[in-house]
Amino acid sequence: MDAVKTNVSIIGVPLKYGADRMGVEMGPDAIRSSHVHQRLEALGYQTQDIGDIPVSLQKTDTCQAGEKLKYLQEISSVNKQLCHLVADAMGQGQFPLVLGGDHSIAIGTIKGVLQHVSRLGVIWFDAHTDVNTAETTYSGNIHGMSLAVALGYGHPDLISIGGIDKKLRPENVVIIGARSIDPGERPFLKDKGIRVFTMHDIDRYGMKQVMEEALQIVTACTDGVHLSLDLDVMDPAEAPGVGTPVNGGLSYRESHLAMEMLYERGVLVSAEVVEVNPMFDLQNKTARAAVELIGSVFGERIL
Ligand SMILES: NC(=[NH2+])NCCC[C@H](N)C(=O)O
Ligand SMILES: [Mn+2]
Ligand SMILES: [Mn+2]
Repeated sequence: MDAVKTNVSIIGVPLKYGADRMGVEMGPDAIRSSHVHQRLEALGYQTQDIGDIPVSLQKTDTCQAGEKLKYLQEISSVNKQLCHLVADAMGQGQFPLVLGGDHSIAIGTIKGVLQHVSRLGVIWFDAHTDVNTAETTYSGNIHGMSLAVALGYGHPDLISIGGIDKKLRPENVVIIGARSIDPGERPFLKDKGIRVFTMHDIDRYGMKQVMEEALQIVTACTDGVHLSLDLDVMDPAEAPGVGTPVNGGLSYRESHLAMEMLYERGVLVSAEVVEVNPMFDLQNKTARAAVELIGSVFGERIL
């Protein structure tokens, strides 16, 4: 099955409210300016850019007494729109490629994909695991909660987006590259049985073996796979332009091998690239790395 479609629909989501540090709202433009369209067209895809979802510039802190989630209202409104746009693109037979923005946009992307693919596998590349809830979060930042929401755990305003019954099953999700897991996230991952391949696993077994196992998990009894790529999975030496960098990440080649193996498997139905923050970048290195990885996801090869 070659689930990668020939038409790619690019959706920009300049959302920053899920993260602490300013600048991630410039991610979609930095990725576009690094020639993502040309890269895909050179590979034979037709691209359609549906532009950016409008995000209000004015921060109105909607934290209510006793509630820990920062900017819940803005984030849920943007994710609702994103859910519709992703579902529409897929309804037209297109492959949605969502450019972030902070990682809270995974909520809208995944909820949109779930409208069409009910048994969805998710391969989540991240230094973090993003399974906090209001009970466990230290920061209150919703980008640290988006995977929990997609699994059906979190604030009612978020888990209801696209329908409360639309959610991932933990056995269809893998996380790769984790090296910063909050104490409250550990029992969540364990209780739900989510497979996490940490940097330790990658050091020990190599990316090839990790990807083989990960692909086995996300393709078992699923009808398609979504890629959620948080650029902070890469080592900060390769990708300095992220809001929450953590030392000891994926090398340039490990990241590409993972994306190449994902393409070879031919199971992807959607993808998102998030957390590129041009304010912290060095000579656009991170946005360029993002576009190069997108190239590998869509079939680019050295020879
Ligand atoms: N998508 C991300 N970069 N997430 C970082 C999350 C960091 C931390 N675990 C938190 O919940 O605040
Ligand atoms: Mn993340
Ligand atoms: Mn992260």
